[in-house]
This record gives sequence, C-alpha cells and structure tokens, in this order.
Amino acid sequence: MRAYLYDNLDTDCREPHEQIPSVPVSVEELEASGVLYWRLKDENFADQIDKICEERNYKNRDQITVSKEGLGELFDAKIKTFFAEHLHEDEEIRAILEGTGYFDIRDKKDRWVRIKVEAGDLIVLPAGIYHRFTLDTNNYLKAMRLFKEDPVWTPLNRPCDENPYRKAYLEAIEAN
Ligand SMILES: CSCCC(=O)/C(O)=C/O
Ligand SMILES: [Fe+2]
Repeated sequence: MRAYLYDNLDTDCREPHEQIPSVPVSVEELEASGVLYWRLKDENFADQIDKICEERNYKNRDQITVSKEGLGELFDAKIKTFFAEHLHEDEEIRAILEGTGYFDIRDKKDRWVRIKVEAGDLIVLPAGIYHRFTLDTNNYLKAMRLFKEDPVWTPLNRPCDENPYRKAYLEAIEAN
C-alpha cells in the first residue's frame, strides 16, 4: 500500500495521479481520517483475516472481481458508480486477493488522498467517509468483501452532508 495526495488533474483516473513532487500520506495520517490498514502475509493470510473478523465482528464475506470478464455487461456501469464520490452507511472492508487498484478518500482537509492497493492489503473505510474506487491501467482487481451483517453496498453520492452517518463520522474524526 502507498498513499499520497492526488494531483486533481482531469486525465484518465486509472493513471497514478501522484503530485510532483510527491506528497506521501502515512498510515497514521490515514488513521486520523478513520481509515485502517493491515498488511497480510501470504503464508497465513486466511488466519489473519479470521482474526481480524473475530476482533471486529465481521461475520460474512464474499468476493468480487473488478474486471471486464468478472463484471461482464455490468462493467462500465459499475466502474462509473465506483468512481463517483460517495459514502456508505456501513464500513467498506476490502482484502485484496489479486491485482491492483486505487481507493481515493477525502482527508480531514477535504483533499483527495490516493491509496494504491495490491494483493495482501486489507483496508477499512469508515461509514460516512467520502471516497471512490478505480482500477489502474492493469484493469484487474479481485477482492474479498467483509461485512458485519447483511451487506449494505448502497453508495450515497456527494453531497449528503446531512446524512447521520456523515455527521457521526465527522464528530469521530474531530475527536481524534
Ligand atoms: C474493490 S471492491 C469495488 C469497489 C467498491 O465496492 C466500492 O464500494 C467502492 O467504493
Ligand atoms: Fe464505496
């Protein structure tokens, strides 16, 4: 995983969009925005996932392959939905199994922070954080999606600042 400030250029979102010079963002800075990160080791990947699931009460899981082949005729629509700035009323928890991609999150100053993920990365975006997702130019990512109860995937597009989960998120990170 690498994270850095996004350059905000209006070009292909699958390009890195890293500012020159780069402005790296640390795991601690991500945590200040409520984003959690684990690096899972190949040799005991399953055990580590199970441990995190037990500790954080994630009871269910499934898998998604974000690629033309994996999503078929839904591909274009899904890619567009994923990259529209949105929030969820539940955590977004993804363990990357194969491939690469980018999660962009809004930090405390409302700047885009780009998080490059690859196989072995587990990321948790808190409920209420504005974010988006895109593949990179490899056009392939397979992820395990973890959730506490039934999955709530509904993306609520910005602006939804009056949403109670948005307000609770802002209060929580303010207290950080
Ligand atoms: C890497 S899983 C696909 C992206 C997704 O599920 C989502 O909600 C993006 O914000
Ligand atoms: Fe999302």
